Amino acid sequence: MSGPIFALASGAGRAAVALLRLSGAGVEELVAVLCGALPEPRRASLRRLTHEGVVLDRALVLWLPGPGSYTGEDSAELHLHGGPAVLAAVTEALVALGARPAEPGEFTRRAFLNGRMDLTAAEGIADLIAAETEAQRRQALRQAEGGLAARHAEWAARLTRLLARQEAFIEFEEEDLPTDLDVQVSLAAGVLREEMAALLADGGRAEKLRDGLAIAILGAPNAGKSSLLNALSGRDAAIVSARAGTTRDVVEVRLILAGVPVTLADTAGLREAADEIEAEGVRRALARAEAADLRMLVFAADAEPDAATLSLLGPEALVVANKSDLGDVAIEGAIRVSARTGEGLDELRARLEGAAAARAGLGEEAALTRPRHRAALRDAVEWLDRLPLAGLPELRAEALRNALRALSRLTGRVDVEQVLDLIFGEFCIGK
Ligand SMILES: Nc1nc2c(ncn2[C@@H]2O[C@H](COP(=O)(O)OP(=O)(O)OP(=O)(O)O)[C@@H](O)[C@H]2O)c(=O)[nH]1
Ligand SMILES: [K+]
Ligand SMILES: [Mg+2]
Repeated sequence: MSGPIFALASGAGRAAVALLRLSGAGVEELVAVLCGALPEPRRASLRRLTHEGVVLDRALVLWLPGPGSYTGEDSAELHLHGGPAVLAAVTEALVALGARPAEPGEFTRRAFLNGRMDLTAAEGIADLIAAETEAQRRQALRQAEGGLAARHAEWAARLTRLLARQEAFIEFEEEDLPTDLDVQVSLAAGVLREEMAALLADGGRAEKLRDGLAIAILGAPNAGKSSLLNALSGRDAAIVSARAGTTRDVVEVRLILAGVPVTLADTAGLREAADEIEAEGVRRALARAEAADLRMLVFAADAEPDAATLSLLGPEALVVANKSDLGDVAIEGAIRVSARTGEGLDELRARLEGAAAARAGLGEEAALTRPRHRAALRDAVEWLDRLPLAGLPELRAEALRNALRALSRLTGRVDVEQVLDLIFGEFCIGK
């Protein structure tokens, strides 16, 4: 157990109640000193907190002995009156008694180090605190409750068994082992590899739900891009004018579409720029087009479609014919709208929601929510890919061991050592 730390767990500023959390070796004495005596464990007790004869506050105190606490250490909660002076007096006393302010995430770090949760669950808790939408909340909660860790544990167990069998082949080559063991191991590893690859091939849905989806509005000058941004976001975010080339900087608004956080970016009209500032605007617009998860291509229904915007057509594009009140030039697959009259805007919104839901969001199963999950799993798949090539049993075992190590990076638990137990335990070789 490490030394005592404390942190304000509730929000900063004046409030009815301020929640101070404490954790670490020495919390027991600390609470006993402040309260005069140690309260009963795990029961809310109203106590006068005093230090060196000075009454600090009347507080609700929870004494939470380890290892059954959040961090696994001796812990306590002080529910104080939420004024800044109360907080200052109590923290001063805590420091005088040997505690120090916690670093960001330190409670959860200790929980991980004490085996109370794996890395993915810790990340899930961080995501839960950051969650802005219902879908984000549910995804984070699933991960915090060990959804991804369970998937990992099941794979790791199977991989460990394969490794044990392969190792046994090395140790007991002369013995009476099935001769087709290599084939069996390769087949089972192949199945495992496909399951991992399937999770990798989900298009990054979970990551996008966590980070948000980027939608870029693109089109010729005066097509009505800024007008549509304002209509969709319900506020006057971008300047609209009859002059072509009004927008130069990228104007972003945050929206929530089908539970997915979205950054909608209005960009400069695409054309041969009249000056260097506009040229920079066009360059930025094209960069956004490149990086976007979805391109909303805006044409004006009273003009022929322009080549620059047409060149951005593709599977990631949603085509819009704006100014439907002024003309009806046919544009294949376009949604007809008018930022002026409001015609078609509901349909446009619905199509954007459909597109957001298709690209990001909550799947049926626990998913990879961070690049590091993807990297670990990709590594594991690559090691399994090398298995059939590695002819020597030692090399095959090494490939399996490395796949297991890569997988273990997901949860931060390396259990290669279990293999030895398995070789001499579960795997029966009659010795
Ligand atoms: N009649 C009509 N006018 C529109 C419509 N949408 C936009 N406009 C007008 O078209 C002009 C250009 O609109 P903007 O929204 O500034 O167009 P933009 O594509 O952002 O233009 P740039 O930023 O210059 O590339 C403005 O005068 C708008 O009022 C529409 O649906 N119908
Ligand atoms: K304009
Ligand atoms: Mg504009």
